[in-house]
Formats: sequence, C-alpha cells, structure tokens
Amino acid sequence: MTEMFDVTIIGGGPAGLYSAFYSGLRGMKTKLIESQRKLGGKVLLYPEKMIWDVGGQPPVPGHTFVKQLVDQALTFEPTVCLDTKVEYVEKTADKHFLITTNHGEIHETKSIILAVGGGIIHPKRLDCPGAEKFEGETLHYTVPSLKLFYQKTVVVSGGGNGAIDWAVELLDIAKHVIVVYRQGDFPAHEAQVELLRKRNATILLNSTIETLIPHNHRNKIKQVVVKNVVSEETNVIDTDHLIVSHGFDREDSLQFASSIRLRKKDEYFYEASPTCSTSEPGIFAAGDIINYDGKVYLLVGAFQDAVNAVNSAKQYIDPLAEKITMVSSHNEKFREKNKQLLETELKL
Ligand SMILES: Cc1cc2nc3c(=O)[nH]c(=O)nc-3n(C[C@H](O)[C@H](O)[C@H](O)COP(=O)(O)OP(=O)(O)OC[C@H]3O[C@@H](n4cnc5c(N)ncnc54)[C@H](O)[C@@H]3O)c2cc1C
Repeated sequence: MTEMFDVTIIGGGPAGLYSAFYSGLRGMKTKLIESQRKLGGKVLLYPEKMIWDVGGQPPVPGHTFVKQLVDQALTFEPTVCLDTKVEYVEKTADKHFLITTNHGEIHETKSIILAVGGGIIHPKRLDCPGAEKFEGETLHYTVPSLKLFYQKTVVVSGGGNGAIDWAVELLDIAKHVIVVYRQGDFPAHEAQVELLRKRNATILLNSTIETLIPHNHRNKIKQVVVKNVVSEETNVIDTDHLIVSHGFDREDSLQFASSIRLRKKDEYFYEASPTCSTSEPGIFAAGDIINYDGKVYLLVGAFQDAVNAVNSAKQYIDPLAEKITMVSSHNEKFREKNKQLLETELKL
C-alpha cells in the first residue's frame, strides 16, 4: 500500500498553493499534485503583469508573486508531485480516496481539495500556416519579459482583457503598438480601451492576421499580412514582435468513479458551499473551479476558498478538530523567521 495522506490537493495554482500552506498550519499531512513542471497555475501566464489587487501586498509582477506563493506553500514541507496529471479518483469502502495519475501511480488520501482552476490550460495558437516556427523568438503567447519590446514595433492580436492589458502596458515601452482584432469593437474593459485610443496606438478592427512573413532564412517575423474581413482589403505591416492573446484551450482530464457524486453548476464549475464542501463528502474545492453565490474569481477569492476548504477537510478527517482556527503567528515553523525579523526591527 502507498503512504496515506490527510489531504491531497490537486492543482498547484494560487488556490492549491495557499491550501498547502494552510493545511500545514493545521497540522495535516499534505500532498500537492500539479500537472505542469512548475507551480503557479495561471499566474505563470502573466509573469510580467503587475498584480495590484491583493490586500496588503505591494504591487508585484506575476513571477515575483508566484515565487512568494511557492515559498509560503513549502513552509510545512508538503510532498509535491510535479509533471503529474490526476486522471481518476475513486472512493474506498473506508471513505478514503485513491487517486490515479497519468504515470499509473496510485496516491492514497483521507480527503481531497480540488484546486484545478480552469483545468490544464494552453493558450490558443494563431491560426496561421507555419506560425509555430516563430514561437518564443518573435511570436509570443505569454510575455516573458517586457524588456524584449523596448523601442520595438509590436502587433497585439486579440480584443479581450488579456490582449488590451498587454497593449496598454506596452504603450510606455514599445516604439509603436498595433492592435488587430477580428470584431468591430473590443469586449475588454472600457477604461483600458479608452487609454489605448487616447495614446495613439494603431487599432485595426474587423481584422485578422492572415500570413506571417519572415526575415530571409530566419525564424523571425518581419511583417504580418492583415486582412479586413469586411472590405476584404489586405495590409502588410512591418513589425518586430507579435503577441497573440486569443484565450485558452482547456484540457479536462479528471474523471471520477461513478460512485462519486460531484454535482456541477454547469459544464464547467463544481457546485460548492461557501465553506467549500462539494456534494461528495471528503472532497472539497477551492479557486476558479467552484461556484457558489458571491464567489470571487480573483486571487483573494482563491485564498479565502483555500482556508475554508482546508478547515472543512480537517473537520472531515477529525470531527473533533476546531471548526476554525485563529491566525497563528507563533507556529514552531515560524520561530526562526520571527527571530530574524525581530532582530532586524530592533536594529532599526
Ligand atoms: C491574464 C490573467 C490575468 C489575471 N490577473 C489577475 C490579477 O491581476 N489579480 C487577480 O486577483 N487575479 C487575476 N487573474 C485571475 C487569477 O489568476 C485566478 O483567479 C487564479 O489563478 C485562480 O487560481 P486557481 O488555483 O483556482 O486556478 P489556476 O491558477 O488555474 O491553477 C490550477 C492549477 O491546476 C492544475 N491542474 C488542472 N488540472 C489538473 C489535473 N488533472 N492534475 C493536476 N493538476 C491539474 C493546472 O495545471 C494549474 O496549475 C488573472 C487571470 C488571467 C488569466
């Protein structure tokens, strides 16, 4: 038999990472399983975007935020399995769970926290012949570093919040920003669109990118051919970089045994109570994968869910455990760090 864990968290995005920290704080033997090679979930898709809306946290770029989250999640030394996709979950006669992964391993656990967010997500690729050969060099689906675009001409393809946020961010960095969108108006946040219009970005609506023209013998884009879908006119635009933000494809490989009765709100979200219990005893959920009245699909929402899911899981495996815990700044694991911080304070 494999080693038994109190709680196994499926998904290593913000909800799963904070659950791992909090379950450690509540003294639970914890395992975290993540399908990607890196922890961080969707925040890995926006490493250079500034995050402004987490209470008490000064604005930080996504990559710093992920590092901080991961460091915190590892405080109580959970077992972490990376590059491991959970495929199947079944319940045993003694109300424990067996989790099967794509490697054929079986993990045993007394409770589960589902923190799978939008499933395993991949940015939608540009539908343009030969586009893949430019990937990473001058064609980008995530923005690895803003420095890359300094004083360059950048075409952004897309009209949702992701695309428009990038275009606005680049206004102070790039030489010229050109936004290409297939519809007649942007669905993105209107204040951001307004900013784009005021700041002299070139906006090509009703337009799609048809062809990418390379520099001679190189995997770099030199020009993009843009077609207006209404007038059918084409335009050849010189560019240094192309950012494509067309949304995401979602891979949902997670299956449950028929005896597990997990209710969904719709095709996408699991139904949960505000304390993050699902319809199946022993399975709790946190973050973007759940829905309940008042659910907030932001980092702060994921953190609140994580606390509730862990407290509910703790109660499930130990009904005599306290229902909620007070914030503890005096955990044994914090002692060394508290000491260092106090010494720094006293020196000031
Ligand atoms: C472009 C963009 C910008 C954003 N900006 C902000 C912002 O500024 N502020 C803010 O508060 N929020 C922002 N958000 C929202 C925020 O990122 C999400 O609310 C948050 O990431 C949700 O966390 P999560 O852990 O629930 O899901 P996710 O981040 O989606 O993580 C889920 C994890 O589960 C893993 N997984 C899925 N299925 C399996 C499986 N079967 N087995 C193993 N692992 C699995 C996935 O690989 C992933 O790592 C933004 C989102 C996007 C897309």
